[in-house]
Amino acid sequence: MTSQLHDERILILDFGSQYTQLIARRVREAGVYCEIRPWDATAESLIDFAPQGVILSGGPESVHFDAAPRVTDVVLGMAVPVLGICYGMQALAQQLGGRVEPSSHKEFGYAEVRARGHSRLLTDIDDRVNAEGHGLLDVWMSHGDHVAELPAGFKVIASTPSAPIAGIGDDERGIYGLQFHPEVTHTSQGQRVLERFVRDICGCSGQWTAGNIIDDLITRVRDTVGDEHVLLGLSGGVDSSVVAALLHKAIGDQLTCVFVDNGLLRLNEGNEVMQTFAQHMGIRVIRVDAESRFLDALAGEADPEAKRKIIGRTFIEVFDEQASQIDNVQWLAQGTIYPDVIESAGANTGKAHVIKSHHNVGGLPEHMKLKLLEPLRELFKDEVRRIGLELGLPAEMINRHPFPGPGLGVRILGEVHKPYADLLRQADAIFIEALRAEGWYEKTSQAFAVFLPVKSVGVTGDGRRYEYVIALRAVETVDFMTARWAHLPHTFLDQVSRRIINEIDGISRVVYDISGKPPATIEWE
Ligand SMILES: Nc1ncnc2c1ncn2[C@@H]1O[C@H](COP(=O)(O)OP(=O)(O)OP(=O)(O)O)[C@@H](O)[C@H]1O
Ligand SMILES: O=c1[nH]c(=O)c2[nH+]cn([C@@H]3O[C@H](COP(=O)(O)O)[C@@H](O)[C@H]3O)c2[nH]1
Ligand SMILES: NC(=O)CC[C@H](N)C(=O)O
Ligand SMILES: [Mg+2]
Repeated sequence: MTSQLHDERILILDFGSQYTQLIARRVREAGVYCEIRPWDATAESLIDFAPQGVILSGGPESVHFDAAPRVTDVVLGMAVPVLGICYGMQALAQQLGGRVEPSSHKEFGYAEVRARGHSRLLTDIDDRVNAEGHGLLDVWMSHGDHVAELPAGFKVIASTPSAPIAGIGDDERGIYGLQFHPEVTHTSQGQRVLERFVRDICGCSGQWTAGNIIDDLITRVRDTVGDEHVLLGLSGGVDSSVVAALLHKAIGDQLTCVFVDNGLLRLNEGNEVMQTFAQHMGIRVIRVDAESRFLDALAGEADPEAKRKIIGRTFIEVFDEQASQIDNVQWLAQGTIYPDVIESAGANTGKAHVIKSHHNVGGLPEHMKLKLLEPLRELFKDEVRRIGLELGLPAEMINRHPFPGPGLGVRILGEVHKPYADLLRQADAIFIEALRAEGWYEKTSQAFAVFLPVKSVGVTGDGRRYEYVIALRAVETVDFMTARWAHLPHTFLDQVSRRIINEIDGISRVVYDISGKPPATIEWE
């Protein structure tokens, strides 16, 4: 927290909601910087953060459990506005002397809420007005408990037939609670409600815009780096490309990019990256051919987590070697973004399960020679994309689907072999080309082929074929935390399947992955 742009900030305390990240993205969209901390973060860290306001997320627990998460006294003692959402409201209500009960009618999904009592939070925010002049809001609910009795000093600010206390407020102290979720898009006025809270009630002016963020990042990078040299791991993906453009602008010649061809890239990826950056943007990029090094390191390893760790470690070895060949390199820059950090937080605090170690965060070795420079560490993907466009990167680069650093290494199930990677590259290229040609690339968030090392029998031209299987994966998602499998047309899948089997000798069968996240993940390993 070193810059003026961070002077205005909102603290979001996470009580385990599926939507905590959405709250943060919405607050950012309102032009205000915010950070997410666990509900039981230490008092010092919260006081140190010194927010202008606090939002308490929803959560799966019930306030009646003995060990139920609590709103720490520090938050209530800060004398700044507080907004509790769902569990956050229930916890506030109970701790401030109200009562929370299990409902006989659980509410999941759409509800029509009546705004009442002219609170500062909801006044003049409505979807329609009823005959008595009360504002009505279309909202989204997801709860089993409800507030049955108000704490002292509060009034009801919203109600539904099954939850008469669907919102509470104390305008004087600036403490509010909403049983519904303003952060989800199904709550049509949700953005306005959150904006009302962070701008009008907390008094933040909304400086967090792409232009301001860039100026701020440039100043901070210059202050941090001084006259030292920076090595950037450039993958050609959205995040590291934006870092390249940003650092080029901030420190010019003090930047060298290293693009590692680890043998696990998509077809022609290497040439495309070199063309865009080295030729068109005049950025210094070293291409390191490390295919055999990565494949040798992976040889015989079938375990997904072990493979991820090997890949992460080998990346760092390559970066270290390159750094030692350039004068005065002290920094390793990476395109790490906020969701990478949040997802890995579980791994650091031991609170959440480690689902998989993303190579650039959880996969880093303990001892590193270079200091890490991660200018996008506080930003969400949509913010990174906006900044990239503002910095002049081509839209087609900014709108690329993400590609994980371990690449085909986690899309070839089990042991990685070069012939498998070659087959997978061809199948993936056919799939992506077809998606682009049929207008589906933009409509999906991420799509790729997966190599299954099992053989199945086929018949082609009266001959028997006994070859491998390719799975196609395409998902729609906003934040990659949850995803829906893309409902691609059957005719389209048919066309892709036939092309893959006809054009690639080593493949005898194609299947389509119809698993959501959760319960599956986007990548297969
Ligand atoms: N082949 C590579 N060569 C050099 N660095 C890489 C390579 N692959 C990944 N990295 C480094 O690891 C970081 C994380 O990878 P990640 O895939 O999350 O981001 P990205 O490739 O920049 O963007 P995207 O999420 O759009 O793919 C990158 O930002 C980059 O610094
Ligand atoms: O840079 C990365 N390094 C990794 O190790 C990694 N693992 C998964 N991903 C990407 O993260 C998103 C969510 O993936 P999962 O649902 O498979 O966890 C998807 O977009 C995945 O492609 C990674 N990106
Ligand atoms: N979404 C939530 O925060 C739910 C809160 C609480 N677990 C309930 O069922 O009421
Ligand atoms: Mg990538």
